[in-house]
Amino acid sequence: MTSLTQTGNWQQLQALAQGLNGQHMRDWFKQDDQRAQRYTSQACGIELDYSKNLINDEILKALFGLAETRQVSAKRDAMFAGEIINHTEGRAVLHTALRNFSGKPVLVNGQDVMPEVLATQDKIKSFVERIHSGSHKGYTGKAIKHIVSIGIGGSFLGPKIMFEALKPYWYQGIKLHFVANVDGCHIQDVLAGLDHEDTLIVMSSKSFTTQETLQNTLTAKAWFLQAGGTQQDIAKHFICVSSNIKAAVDFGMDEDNIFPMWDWVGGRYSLWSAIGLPIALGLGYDSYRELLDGAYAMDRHFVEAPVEQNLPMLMGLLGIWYANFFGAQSHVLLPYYHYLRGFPAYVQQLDMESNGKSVAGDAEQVDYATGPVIWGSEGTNGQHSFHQLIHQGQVLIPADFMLPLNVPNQDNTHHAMLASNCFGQTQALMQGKSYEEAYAELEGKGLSEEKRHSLATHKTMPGNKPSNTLLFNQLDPKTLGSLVALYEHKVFVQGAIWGVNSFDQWGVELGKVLGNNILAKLTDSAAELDFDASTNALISRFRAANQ
Ligand SMILES: O=P(O)(O)OC[C@H]1O[C@H](O)[C@H](O)[C@@H](O)[C@@H]1O
Repeated sequence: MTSLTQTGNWQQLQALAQGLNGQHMRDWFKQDDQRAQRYTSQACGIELDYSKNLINDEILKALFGLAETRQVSAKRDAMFAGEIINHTEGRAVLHTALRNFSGKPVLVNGQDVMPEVLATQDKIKSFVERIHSGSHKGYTGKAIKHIVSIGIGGSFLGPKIMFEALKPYWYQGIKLHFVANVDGCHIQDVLAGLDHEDTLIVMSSKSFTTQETLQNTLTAKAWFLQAGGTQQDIAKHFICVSSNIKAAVDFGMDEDNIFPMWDWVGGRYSLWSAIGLPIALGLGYDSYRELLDGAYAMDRHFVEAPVEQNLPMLMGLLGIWYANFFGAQSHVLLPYYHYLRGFPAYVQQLDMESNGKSVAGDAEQVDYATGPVIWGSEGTNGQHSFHQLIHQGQVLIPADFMLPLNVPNQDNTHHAMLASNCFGQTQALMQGKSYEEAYAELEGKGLSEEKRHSLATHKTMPGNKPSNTLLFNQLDPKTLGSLVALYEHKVFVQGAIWGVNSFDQWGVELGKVLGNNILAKLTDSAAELDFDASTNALISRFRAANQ
């Protein structure tokens, strides 16, 4: 494949970006009263208004051309078909099989994975029913009231953030707690408030080798035993989700208590596997199933919708437009919904771990920007802090605003204020405030000409800042499933265009290895330090403080 920057589409897009100099979105809206309508698309209950972007039909056509040249659709089909597209790890990428309700087989190396997927979903269903009905009891006969989910990365963010986002749908009578960090403060705080007799520990680790999760589970086990439980009682209080069944059994997990997953499920795509068990426990199986249904609906849309209406394609291509032709190094996510406040952190792992790469194809060092920094937090809070830089700073930060039109049991006054702020921000970013407008506002304030000019200059806002607005009627489980899958596929589209492998994470792996090497030296004060001088000094300081 020709290097990306040498393609005709790339060069055309470069010229189109330069051609926008001096143009303003504000004028485009004035000239075209159909702009919002033309640049709005919807699928799976999600409406995407992308009219406040630096685009016109010609630019969109060029972006669609780029997607075609980079064979995004063919790569997508290869993923869905179970081909080994994660070539550096020799694995298929099949989170979509986990929500495949088509009744059709999905083959990996000639083997249909669906029977195992469906059997695991049945296992989740019956386990949730046993916990909720109280038929699964703790060792002293108490029903389970608390679930402590232990896991990190994808084995933490998905379950925690999706559970939080669905607060109006929580199953009453079960409380969920999440522990990720190996910092002992976390697990200590969580366990301190719990009764071991009515607590279930769900340990989630695809690899069953992750230091944080292993240690936190050992600590929970010690807590359980210390509180009066015995080794035989553990099976009633500890279950796990892993693809490494042998390691789980060696660790002492009862084989019946292991929920399987497979190497073709990436960590950051794993909430659809049994890693989502805590969500099912916290919501009930039916709502959990709706979450999967929503993701399946978005999968179908991604595969079937023409590129002009295809939400993941549109969002992916818009991201490419800004990252590669406007130098945007970050992308901000702004959910205007308190329960969705964790979503930026979720997409942060999804996007940055997937496309934070600099090698394309087999071994080509790229000469273009790849995955941006993903960040953000709930609106309206950010408006009173970091939005300032988005409005008037020197860097271009494309934004995704998200808003549910209805929220169950919500006070209308609050909700209207929330919505007005969300829309007001997208408007302000788009139209800005001209020098003339700022100058006129200062009329009659008794300012000298010099002062008036100076203030008007400071109050001028360039506008022309791009944003998407995603609206949904209500953030129910199905819509949330679709929203998450939308971002998964957006990331896929971008990875396909950049030519990177979106499904490995060698940088993260290195961190794990180095951390373990250092741990061995930290705990053995006699061990010779043979790292670089800075690392040696840090270790010595730690040893001295912990003698
Ligand atoms: O589920 P585990 O094997 O414990 O892995 C937990 C996490 O580990 C690493 O940091 C990976 O980069 C993540 O993608 C993964 O989710």
